[in-house]
Amino acid sequence: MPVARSLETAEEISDIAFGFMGSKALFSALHVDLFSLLSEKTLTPQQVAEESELDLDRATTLLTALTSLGLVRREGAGFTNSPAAEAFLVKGRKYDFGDYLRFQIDKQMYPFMTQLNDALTDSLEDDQVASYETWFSDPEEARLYSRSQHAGSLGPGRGLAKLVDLSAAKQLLDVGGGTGAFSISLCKAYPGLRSTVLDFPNVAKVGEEFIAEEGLQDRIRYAPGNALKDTWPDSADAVLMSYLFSGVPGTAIPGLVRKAFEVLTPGGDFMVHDFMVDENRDGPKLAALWQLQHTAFNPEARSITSSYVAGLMEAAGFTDIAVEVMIPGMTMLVHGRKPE
Ligand SMILES: Nc1ncnc2c1ncn2[C@@H]1O[C@H](CSCC[C@H]([NH3+])C(=O)O)[C@@H](O)[C@H]1O
Repeated sequence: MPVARSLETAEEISDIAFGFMGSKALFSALHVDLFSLLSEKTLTPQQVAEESELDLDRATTLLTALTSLGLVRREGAGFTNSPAAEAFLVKGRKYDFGDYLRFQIDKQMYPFMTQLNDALTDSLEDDQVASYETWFSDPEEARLYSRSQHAGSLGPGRGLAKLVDLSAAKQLLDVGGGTGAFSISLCKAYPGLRSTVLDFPNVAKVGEEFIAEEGLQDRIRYAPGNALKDTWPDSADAVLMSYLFSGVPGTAIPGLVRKAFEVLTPGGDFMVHDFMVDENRDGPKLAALWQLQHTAFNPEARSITSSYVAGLMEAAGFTDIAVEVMIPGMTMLVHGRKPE
């Protein structure tokens, strides 16, 4: 097991303390679409200023900051993209995730971190967001978040389809299923599968559009509601909870596992996908930080490990429990079966 690095110097602390300035430099560059502008060419600060309509001093300061971070490279008197910026931050590139960073991370996650101190000390004001339910009671917030999440979950959904065998399943229940990205990927991989997605009404509205775009409205439907309060569909032969455990109070997690067991038909699969840290709590860094991020807007969240989830599944009666890496360094899958 790798042990997390223990820092020695003030500079290493400064790197962490001022890290937010680097995040914001990246988001601001995306905001003016700088990486698309620099794609496959080298531009001087004057040319960048003209094309992005930024003032010359501000364009120069931003380009300098991005160069110091390695996102942009200086070439003579001009600047061009680093290989990573060219591959992942230019509009229209196959693996471009600029919009996810620009919308979900810059517009929603970054501001949420300003309430982390209050969330940690349990002193959030009544008008601050302290659950997905209050956050998504605003349709615009639900839409902004859910659209970005959709793009980020289609790939992992395809990965999940290969890690589990749902060929015998006819009905999936996707609890906290968001826009149905996982349901879409699983239904495409398993032609005999249908899915019911349980999520808040404002999320369901966004998801219905994506599902219609895929022509899957006959196989994927919504049961809009709160999974912790409202009734669930009676039975399913597969249950998925992807990123649900990080979004509910920690005390609700054991009940969700028991409820999955109750609604599953014998032989049915239960899949939990989420940010999970190592048992020794050394990391991984991004899993640990994403759990902290969730605490900012869901102060009762619990920092979970795969053994914790596996233990709950075993206690509920699941067998054949297995743990797999989904997004390396970030998320894990724990899955098991209800005995025949
Ligand atoms: N109590 C709840 N009831 C229903 N949905 C919830 C609840 N709490 C959080 N969620 C949803 O959980 C989702 C987390 S984002 C993950 C969406 C999807 N499972 C995916 O992996 O792409 C959001 O869509 C929330 O609205």
